[in-house]
Parts: sequence; C-alpha cells; structure tokens
Amino acid sequence: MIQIQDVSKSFKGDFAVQNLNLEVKKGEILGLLGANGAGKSTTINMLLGFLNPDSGKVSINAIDTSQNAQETRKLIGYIPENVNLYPYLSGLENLDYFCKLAGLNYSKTELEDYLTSCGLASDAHLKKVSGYSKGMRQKVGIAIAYAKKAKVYLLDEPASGLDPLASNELSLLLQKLASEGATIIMASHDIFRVREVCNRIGILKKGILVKELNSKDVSANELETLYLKFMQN
Ligand SMILES: Nc1ncnc2c1ncn2[C@@H]1O[C@H](COP(=O)(O)OP(=O)(O)OP(=O)(O)O)[C@@H](O)[C@H]1O
Repeated sequence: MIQIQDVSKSFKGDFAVQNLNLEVKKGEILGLLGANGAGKSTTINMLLGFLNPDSGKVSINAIDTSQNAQETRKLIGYIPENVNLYPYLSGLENLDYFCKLAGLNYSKTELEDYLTSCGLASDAHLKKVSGYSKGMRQKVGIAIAYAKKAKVYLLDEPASGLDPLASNELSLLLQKLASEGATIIMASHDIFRVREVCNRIGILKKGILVKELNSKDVSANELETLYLKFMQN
C-alpha cells in the first residue's frame, strides 16, 4: 500500500532523508524511531505530498504522491501530535463538520458510532472539545479519518504526552484499525510503545534507515539496547 523507493530529500544541501526504501503492506503498522532531526516528519510529509522527494518515488496504492497528491491525500488520515479541532464545538460537531467538508453526510447515530468505535466515551460526545484531554482529541482525530474511510493512517508522535492508559487505548485502537485493513505509519520516540503496537520497526539516523526489524523478534530491552547502540555510533 505504501512504497518509498530510493527516496532522498535535502534542505540547503543537507540530507533530511537519504536513499530511503520502505514498504508497508495493508494491515501492517510500521513504527519509525529516530532522534530529533532523523527524518521521520520529512518522510511523513512526503507521503502527504506536502514535500516532494529530490529523487526516488513515494507512492500510496501505486499512486505517486508527488504527481497526484490530491488523490493520495483522499486515502490518508493524518494524525499529528496535537490534533487541531474547533474548541467551542463538541466532538460530535467537529466530526460532523470535517465529514461534511469531505462531502460526507452522516446521521447523528452514525457519527456517534464512529466516535464510540474510536474509543470516545459517549458522555463526552456532546461536550465542548475545549474541555477534552489530548487523548480525547486524538480519538476524535482518528474518528475523522475513520469516518472518511482512510486506508492509510500517518501518525506523528501520537503517544507523546499521553498518560499510560490513554497511550494503551491508542495502541489498541491502532491495532483494531490495522486488523480491519488499515496501513499505518507511526513516528515516535517511544521505543516501548512502538514495539508493542507495531509489526515492524524502522530506525532512522540522520535520514538513513540504519535498521529494520520485526517487533516480535526483539524484547523491549533488546530494542532499547539496539536503538541506543545506533544512536551512539
Ligand atoms: N522545511 C524545512 N526546511 C529546512 N530544514 C528542514 C525542514 N524540514 C526538516 N528540515 C531538516 O531536516 C532534518 C530532518 O527533520 P525532521 O523534522 O524530518 O526530523 P524528525 O525525525 O521528524 O525530528 P523530530 O523527532 O524532532 O520531530 C532536520 O535536520 C531538520 O532540521
């Protein structure tokens, strides 16, 4: 579903991403680990079609994101670290608004079902988003993507600042979406969460993919040791 083929991108002569090759299949969750400035967000921005690679090809569902970003964006749900919603609207009104912008008219019951399946408790649906926690706003953000039938979810630092319960709920939700056929990339600094939620892990260092592995092949401690080894060398 997602293919990144020999992609490089530089800013002012410095590589942000260098000769990157990655493939994420339908139903897979790939975690991207790496220090600040490793190239995680640049990779996500190329998938979103906000940045074009200098060389190589980024495609979603076999459509080149730099040639046809309008088409590929229709397939993507993007969940940034801080999901931007209208604070004086409720979760349900925000979902309704963003769905209508995409030409989708759902009934109140359907909107409630989307929020509930993304883990937002029903007593919160009609409350103003200004009173929501970060985790609750994230659930609405994911519900927007879910209601828009996203095939690909791109998450940039989704677990940062979430308490352990909210973070665990997010993991379960992402695994549910993947089991329903979503393709997910999650950029994160949280080694333990990435190992828990993702099938595969890529470690980026200064724009280079220095290691790719299956989560089930390493324990949390082994992954941390490996990560630190790459970061220190
Ligand atoms: N628009 C831009 N203009 C100039 N340099 C940029 C731009 N975007 C990213 N960079 C540079 O590219 C490199 C990779 O940045 P990127 O944001 O992709 O890293 P990251 O892994 O997402 O980091 P973080 O964990 O801090 O979010 C960094 O050196 C950064 O300064």
